[in-house]
Amino acid sequence: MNYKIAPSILNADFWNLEKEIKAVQCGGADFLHLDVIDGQFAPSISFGPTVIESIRKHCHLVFDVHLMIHEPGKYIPDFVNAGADIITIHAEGNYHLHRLVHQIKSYNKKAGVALNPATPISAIQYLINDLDMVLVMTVNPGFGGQPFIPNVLPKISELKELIEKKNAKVDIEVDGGITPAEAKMCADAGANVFVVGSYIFKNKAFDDKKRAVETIREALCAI
Ligand SMILES: O=C(CO)[C@@H](O)[C@H](O)COP(=O)(O)O
Ligand SMILES: [Fe+2]
Repeated sequence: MNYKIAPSILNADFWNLEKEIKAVQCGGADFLHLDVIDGQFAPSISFGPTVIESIRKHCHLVFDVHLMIHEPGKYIPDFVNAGADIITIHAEGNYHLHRLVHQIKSYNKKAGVALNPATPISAIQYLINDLDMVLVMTVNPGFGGQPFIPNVLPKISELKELIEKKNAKVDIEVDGGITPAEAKMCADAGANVFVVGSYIFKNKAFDDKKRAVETIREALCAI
């Protein structure tokens, strides 16, 4: 299985961002997960396209932009111009999800839809063949460092079944509270992309963030 690791910089040390990102790149990360939060859709404020554009100039990883913002359609061109490769919007509150997904794809970017822990798979049932990725939130959106919600695991298996039934080509990304143990559980349920924030960037066990990424990979390789 081709598993992808996507470090989230939400809880990184922004003073040392260059060092932090270089370390995860060296550790074999595939994506860089960029959490954009506006304080309206979810209860905190992070960063926007200007920060992403600055990182883009120096980082070759796939930019996986997770938009937790109100009215994302207004800002999709800004994130495209900032260098996003994958743009994920939430199913919740976006009344014209199909239109937004095709807006993202019209820029030749990959489109994802994220589901909060309480949102059922049926929210994307009729859209699944249009998507490149479904992001299954394993915490409520807004903050890094929250504990993984195990009740979401059956949703991952249900999504995997839907993808197979509809013959779709869609990545299943999990996001929130992922450590090697949760990565393994989610992979067993069908996930193939793993967002990892605090375990890498706020972990006293690792001086070297590179090693933290490697331990996630080792857990997935052991499956
Ligand atoms: O989207 C979010 C939070 O809203 C996530 O991407 C987190 O930032 C992941 O961080 P950890 O839960 O791994 O600390
Ligand atoms: Fe995220």
